[in-house]
Amino acid sequence: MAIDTLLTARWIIPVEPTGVILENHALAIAAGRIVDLLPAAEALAKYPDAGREEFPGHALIPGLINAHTHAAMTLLRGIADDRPLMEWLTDHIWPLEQKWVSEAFVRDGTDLALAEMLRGGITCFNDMYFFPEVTARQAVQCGMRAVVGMILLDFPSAWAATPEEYLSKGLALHDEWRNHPLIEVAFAPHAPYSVSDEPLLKVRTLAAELDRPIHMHLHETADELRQSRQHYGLRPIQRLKQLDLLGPNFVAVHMTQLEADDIAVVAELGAHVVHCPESNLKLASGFCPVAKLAEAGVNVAIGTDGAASNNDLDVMGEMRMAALLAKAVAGDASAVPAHAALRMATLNGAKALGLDGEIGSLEVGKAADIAAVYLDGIETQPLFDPISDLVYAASRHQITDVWVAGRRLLKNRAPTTLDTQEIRQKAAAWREKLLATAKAT
Ligand SMILES: CSC[C@H]1O[C@@H](n2cnc3c(O)ncnc32)[C@H](O)[C@@H]1O
Ligand SMILES: [Zn+2]
Repeated sequence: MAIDTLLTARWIIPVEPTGVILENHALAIAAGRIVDLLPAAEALAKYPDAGREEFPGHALIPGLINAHTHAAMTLLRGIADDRPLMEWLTDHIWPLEQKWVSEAFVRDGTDLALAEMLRGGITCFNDMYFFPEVTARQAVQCGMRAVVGMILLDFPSAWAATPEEYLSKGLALHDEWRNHPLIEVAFAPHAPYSVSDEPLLKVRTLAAELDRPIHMHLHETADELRQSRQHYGLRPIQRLKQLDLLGPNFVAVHMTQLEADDIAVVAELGAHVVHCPESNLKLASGFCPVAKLAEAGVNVAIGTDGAASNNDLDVMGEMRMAALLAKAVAGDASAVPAHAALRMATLNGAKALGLDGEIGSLEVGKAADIAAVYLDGIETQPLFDPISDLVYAASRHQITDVWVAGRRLLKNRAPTTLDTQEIRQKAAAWREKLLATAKAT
């Protein structure tokens, strides 16, 4: 078999099976896919003519999956810190977005996010933001994999004026990107407090017809629950259940303030949860009971949320935070061990997005979406267990190389398809424009 690239490494952590660490192994890649995973010595004999890349001090892991973000919000990083969600959103972020969000804003903000995410080992992101067609285009230009949201709000924005227009533009997006190898689309109604029943019912029907995920903020804060009780007499989860929205294609983001009944509903209906620990902490939103959800059989993935509420797009950081926070929330140091946190940041993300047949683990037949993490530095010595080091000791700065569909998008920490100098200049220009408005709000 003709092999394009043979990656040999000190460790390969395939994630499936859980907890396995392969020492001195190799991944053979052809036409963007993993075609073999075997001991390095055997690989060299079997594929003598393959282009070889050696990683003697690295672990190769599946590319990390950011299962919830608003990529272009990188341009709003640090503009409105230290406020609770509703004040942050309604008094600061939404006014700024109303004034500034445009195709150019989303293009430049997405490029900044792509560079940051690649340097953090992320190979796929699930996005919810205005001008999703621009996000998709920028991701493809860079070579990154993305799920872009057919967003939906009750109120107008620069992208659409009415719920009907959001949905028709979303469907056009679906048609435009159908069958693209790097892009998927998902319905992305913003939240229970910003989308009313009628458009949600349309989403339910369309999502079933088109077999698409539904990606939505849900149970983010206690305030959301209070509002829902006032307007609908129901907890948001109960309302969505009544609307028949919850099911195996539903991706619920945040999920704090959960009672036993809520967990039972989510588990029974097979919905997925995306845990965004740093955003939840920074906005003082609450705690997602990850250990209880996992115990109930719910698939829990990891997201960063946007860079305006985090303030970085660092899935390695979230993975560590998720593992630590789960122990404190459960009162149990054995909750979310390192291998489970790594799985949340990879295969569980793929599963939530309906992409686990394609990505999320290093298995023969899957796309070659891979990150190389340098573990031979002083920060991870002495090295007893590479998975422990990855989750509890390493940081995203140790990611050196990244491949998506076999294409090397990060080489020795430098993006190969993005002009980082230009990205920085554009971000600086946006800073000047935004600063004037931010001071006034
Ligand atoms: C419909 S485009 C996405 C919309 O969501 C806003 N947003 C960003 N972070 C959060 C969050 O944590 N909860 C709710 N909404 C959020 C973003 O600013 C866009 O307006
Ligand atoms: Zn969000």
